[in-house]
Amino acid sequence: MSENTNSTTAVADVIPGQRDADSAPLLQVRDLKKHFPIKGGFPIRRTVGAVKAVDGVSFDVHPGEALGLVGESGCGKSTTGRLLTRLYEPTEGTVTYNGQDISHLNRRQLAPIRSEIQMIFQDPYASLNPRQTVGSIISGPMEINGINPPGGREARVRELLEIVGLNPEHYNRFPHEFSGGQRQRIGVARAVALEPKLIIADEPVSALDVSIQAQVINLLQKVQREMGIAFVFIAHDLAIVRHFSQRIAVMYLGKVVEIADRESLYTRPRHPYTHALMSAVPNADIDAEKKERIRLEGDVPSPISPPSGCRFRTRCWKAQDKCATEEPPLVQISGSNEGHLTACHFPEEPTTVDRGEDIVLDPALAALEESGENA
Ligand SMILES: Nc1ncnc2c1ncn2[C@@H]1O[C@H](COP(=O)(O)OP(=O)(O)OP(=O)(O)O)[C@@H](O)[C@H]1O
Repeated sequence: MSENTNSTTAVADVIPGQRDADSAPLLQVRDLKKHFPIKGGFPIRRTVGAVKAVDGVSFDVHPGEALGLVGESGCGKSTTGRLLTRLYEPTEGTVTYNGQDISHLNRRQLAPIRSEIQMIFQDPYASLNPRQTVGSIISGPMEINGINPPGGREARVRELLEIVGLNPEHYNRFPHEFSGGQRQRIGVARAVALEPKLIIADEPVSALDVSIQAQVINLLQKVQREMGIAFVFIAHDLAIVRHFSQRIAVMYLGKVVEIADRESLYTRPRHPYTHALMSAVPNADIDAEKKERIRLEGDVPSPISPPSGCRFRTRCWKAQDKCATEEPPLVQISGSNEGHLTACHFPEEPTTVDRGEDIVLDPALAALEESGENA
């Protein structure tokens, strides 16, 4: 059986068991790939290679759930996010939204779905048109989709401003008159204006001060719960993802190497890479001497020619010959909970590390957790 078949079967087999029988996935991603062509040659430019930014990714997102997508810079998180919103067309694989394959729909065919899948970007300033007032930015999606809410668009925008914690009187102000955190709130108001079913949030807080990060995460959680919106929350920081996500997928060099519910991933990580990511999160209140810190040697290899077999093997302390020749499928391995899938030939024991409670956050985020906001 090929690796792809394995991973697809594994995800499809495991996830329904975790959910109510009537909770069909909102989004199904199967063996998704995005290869960016590299052009070279003179005088005729031709394709001489490809950046394999996303290279066979499978997961489900259920209605109302928050799935975190983590991994180091360059592992393909943003590209995956853009494939899900169809800002990019996949090279291979499928994205199925509400039972409909949207992987290759054209603009016109995508129009009815566009309002249901929204995106929040990292840089709240770059993603807002500086020449438009907040009112027209937030009402933009309603205009484009010809939606006239009861009471009119302006009333709805004022209501949305209030929901995201901004003063409705600021309707006529411009983005530069707001702080970074406030601008991200405007981005959230715009994203929820059409009551979407799914939001892809690409590093939504990493450009903000940490104290502001907690407030914006709080707001996103409120939106997720009160409006029942499913999220794919993209971040490089495991500590932040932990606050927001019920399930987490860890990416490395274009692949998902581990996926599990939050509790299982943080207390019983099985993939060596997940261990390394967790050990990189600072432990403020613990005797540092006692803590083994895993230092990853070397850089992430190039996605143009990724290592054979397991892509993490070149930096993995457990790698053996098999890792170079056989790509490990993403499956439930012995000792893992149902729904906890790992792509590794020589996984860590489920009991060796328990970093779930050790990860110490910035005080603002920790306060958020103590207040039970992430429960
Ligand atoms: N339009 C593009 N053309 C060519 N290569 C690209 C393009 N977009 C992304 N890449 C490459 O694809 C790989 C994955 O990039 P991507 O931005 O998805 O990663 P990421 O995990 O989101 O990282 P970061 O957190 O730094 O944004 C990187 O090597 C990147 O250089």
